[in-house]
Amino acid sequence: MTGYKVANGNGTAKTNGNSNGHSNGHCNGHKSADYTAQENPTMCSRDCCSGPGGSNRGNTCTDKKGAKAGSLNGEKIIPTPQSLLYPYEVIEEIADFITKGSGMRPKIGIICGSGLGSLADIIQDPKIFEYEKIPNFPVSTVEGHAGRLVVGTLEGATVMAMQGRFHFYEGYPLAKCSMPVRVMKLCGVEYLFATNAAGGINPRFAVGDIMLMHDHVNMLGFAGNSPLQGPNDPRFGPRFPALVNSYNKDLINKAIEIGKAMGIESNIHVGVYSCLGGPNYETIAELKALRMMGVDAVGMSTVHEVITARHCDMKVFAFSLITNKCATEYSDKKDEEANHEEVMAVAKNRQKACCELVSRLIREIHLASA
Ligand SMILES: O=P(O)(O)O[C@H]1O[C@H](CO)[C@@H](O)[C@H]1O
Ligand SMILES: Nc1nc2[nH]cnc2c(=O)[nH]1
Repeated sequence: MTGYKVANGNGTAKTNGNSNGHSNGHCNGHKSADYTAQENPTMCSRDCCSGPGGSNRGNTCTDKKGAKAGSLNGEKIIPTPQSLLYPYEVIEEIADFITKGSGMRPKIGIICGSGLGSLADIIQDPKIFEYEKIPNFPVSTVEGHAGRLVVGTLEGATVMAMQGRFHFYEGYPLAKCSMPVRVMKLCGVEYLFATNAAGGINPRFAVGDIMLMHDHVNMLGFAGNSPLQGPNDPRFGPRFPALVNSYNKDLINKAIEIGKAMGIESNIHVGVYSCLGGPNYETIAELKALRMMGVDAVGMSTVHEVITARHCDMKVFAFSLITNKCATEYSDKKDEEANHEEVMAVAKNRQKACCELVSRLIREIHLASA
């Protein structure tokens, strides 16, 4: 089996001979460092393993016996390229579990943002999969993210919705955060609907408004992090995917029309979203900088999901519910500080409008393809 190259600490690269992704002897997980390997990786039950079956949120192993391989003791650090965390075969296994368990091949995937879980509650004839019962699936740790996958129909279309997403700040590597998008792809999903709660930086935005995303600024990408980092598996997509026109223009235009029909056109905007790592909210200086960069709304999600979806050629529609206004001037006012309770309360208040927008858009997609 071919191994991937690892830095050995003196600036040269060498092949990780045991192809484990971990060289501490206890972990056989990710034994396929080669993405073309046909075997399923053996799962590691230790906490130090950040791949399938493991729960470590970082990339280094703290196991005492294996301290040399994974610790910062001056010996060597074995990187875990993100794309190796979930090889194709593992994604396929999860997708099979869902399609066989639900008897469906959904066409539309929905990711529910913070407090927007009700988008999944309107699905008819739902088959519900708790994340903890899905093989190799992470768990949701954030309030407002229930941790269930719901498969069923909505406005005649077959859909699967994530009631709970995974965030970088939870300690999951980006590839793990967006792994469910690849599961959706192998389940048959063609359209990704990604929703989020976000802070409004554009001064024209009010709390409760909806911003249809037409572009993003990937701050984590600026810092050199990507869900696609590591060997590329062409069964998902190309090594260097283009991201211009990532957000489907037809769907944005349809959503604008739907907003008009719903009588909420003054609450609908089109804009640019940026994802920061979180979990802290932004400083005033950061918000000023983001505004100067042309960012309209800021959150801690979605961008890596969209990158993963575009990499495997899914059509993307995404929106931010503006749950708080971000101050871009210094002030002592406490009520200008963002907090998650407010985020969820606003999302709850606006869930009816968000559900209607999503349902009507799905109906149009379904009718157009019927
Ligand atoms: O992006 P979603 O998951 O909607 O949630 C947003 O709201 C939470 C902070 O209040 C963060 O998780 C941020 O990303
Ligand atoms: N980063 C960030 N995420 C959010 N999610 C909801 N509101 C906000 C915000 O103001 N900033």
